[in-house]
Amino acid sequence: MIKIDRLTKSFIRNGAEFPAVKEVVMSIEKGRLVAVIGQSGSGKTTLFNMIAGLIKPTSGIITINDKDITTLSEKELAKYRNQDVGYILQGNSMLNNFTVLDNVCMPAYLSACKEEVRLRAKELLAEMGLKGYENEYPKNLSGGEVKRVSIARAMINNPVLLLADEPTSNLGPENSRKVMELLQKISENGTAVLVSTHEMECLEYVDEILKMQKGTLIKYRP
Ligand SMILES: Nc1ncnc2c1ncn2[C@@H]1O[C@H](COP(=O)(O)OP(=O)(O)OP(=O)(O)O)[C@@H](O)[C@H]1O
Repeated sequence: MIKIDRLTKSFIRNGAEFPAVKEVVMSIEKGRLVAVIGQSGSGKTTLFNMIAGLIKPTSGIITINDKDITTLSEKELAKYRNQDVGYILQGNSMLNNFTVLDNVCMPAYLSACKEEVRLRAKELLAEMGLKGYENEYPKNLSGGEVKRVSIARAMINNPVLLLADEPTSNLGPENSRKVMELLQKISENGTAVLVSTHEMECLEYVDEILKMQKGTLIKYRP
């Protein structure tokens, strides 16, 4: 269960402070697929980056399974980022000199037995419809395939929360549908999934829609 209370992040532009995310209150239950929509610049990525533990909030609380991640030390935060949360970043974040299989394994190599990790990575790739792609390099894959590899990589440590920042941008309708179906399946298997999107077609897959408007979060459809 993820609970966010009065989460705020302010940045400084032209010498003046402005809130990119302002007093956001929300919660996501295990097994739910929740979408965040909103115009470019409304604060979606900033919200996701705070939940992922990549940037510190100016104020507010983020509780994941009763643990407030805003109070964690750097070491604890690194463990949280690696094990509790999966993050599918906007754009292509593959390591191009490594194979698809190594890319998926990378977040788990440090903490787990290499053989077990490789086995799980192969299973995840198969679930993503990418069986046989293990030894391929990312540059030889289509945009939709790369996105599915990044979903597998985000799931390698079995996170309680999966964040997907515009996972269907620049994909055609068929690939977008595949990505949303996979995210839906992941949520049905018990992971809380938070997805940001600009595409209205993606919303038919989600349980709840929230809207960011100039940093403020409003319920769009329960
Ligand atoms: N590090 C930063 N320093 C200053 N301003 C920032 C920083 N990061 C983001 N911003 C600003 O905060 C606002 C929210 O940005 P954010 O990237 O969260 O929006 P977004 O809703 O994800 O947009 P998009 O849909 O285009 O990805 C924007 O005005 C942006 O310029």
